[in-house]
Amino acid sequence: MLEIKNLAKTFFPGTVNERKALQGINLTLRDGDFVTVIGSNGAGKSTLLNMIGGRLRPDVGSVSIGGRNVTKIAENRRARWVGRVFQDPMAGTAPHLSVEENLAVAMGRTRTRNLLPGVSGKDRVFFKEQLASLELGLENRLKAEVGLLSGGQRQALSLLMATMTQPEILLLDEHTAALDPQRAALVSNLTGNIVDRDKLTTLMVTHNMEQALQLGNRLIMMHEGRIILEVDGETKAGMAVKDLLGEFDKLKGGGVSDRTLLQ
Ligand SMILES: Nc1ncnc2c1ncn2[C@@H]1O[C@H](COP(=O)(O)OP(=O)(O)OP(=O)(O)O)[C@@H](O)[C@H]1O
Repeated sequence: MLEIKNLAKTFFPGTVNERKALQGINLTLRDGDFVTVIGSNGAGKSTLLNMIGGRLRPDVGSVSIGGRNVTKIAENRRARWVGRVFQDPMAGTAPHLSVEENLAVAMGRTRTRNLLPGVSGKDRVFFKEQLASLELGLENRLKAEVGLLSGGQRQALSLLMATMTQPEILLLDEHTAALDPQRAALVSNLTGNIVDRDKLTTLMVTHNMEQALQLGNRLIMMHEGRIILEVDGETKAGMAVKDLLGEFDKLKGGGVSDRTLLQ
């Protein structure tokens, strides 16, 4: 369960560069909720994920994960509860380590003081099983350097690394945006399957509205640091992209030129 209360963040307050990135955000995800997040550029989507992951601290408000108030807990210490996949396939994996070494590092995330994890025979069996579920043949490439994999394979591996330890909250930050359409569809499908199978509580930022409607059981729309629309599962199931665009125009007062930024 994730509970966000009255979260606010202003960058460069009191200067000409002042940016109110988040203003009074309240959001609760029950266990197993999969919420997709859409919004215009600069709406505060990444800032919200950074607050949950611990990369940024809010000015006011709190973040609780699994009933623990983690607002003041550093990113590295929060990592045991938070899985995260970034837009850049290079960001989630270490290029000069092998596939199995990367997975061992991901396993180490939840073990204390295990900075140089080795790979045991038992680990290897588990890794093979997990990799086989991606259906990319990576289970036969345990010793391959990750830097040699394609962007799609790397992002699938990042997804596996972020989910393998069953985090209490999974954060996906436009994790398919840098992939070509075919690989994006593959990673998107994998995401749906893994989250569904493991009932992971998930928050996914995307600019792809088809994807935002297709995945997850709830949707939120952000604009200028606020949540301006919340859509529950049943309503979401009956919505098309044009309905979302219509809602955006309505909430923005209509006829606003930056509706295209949602896409
Ligand atoms: N580290 C930072 N320092 C200063 N300003 C920042 C920082 N991070 C974000 N901002 C500003 O905060 C606002 C929200 O940015 P954020 O990246 O969260 O938006 P976003 O919804 O993720 O946008 P996009 O869809 O373009 O990625 C923007 O005005 C941005 O310029």
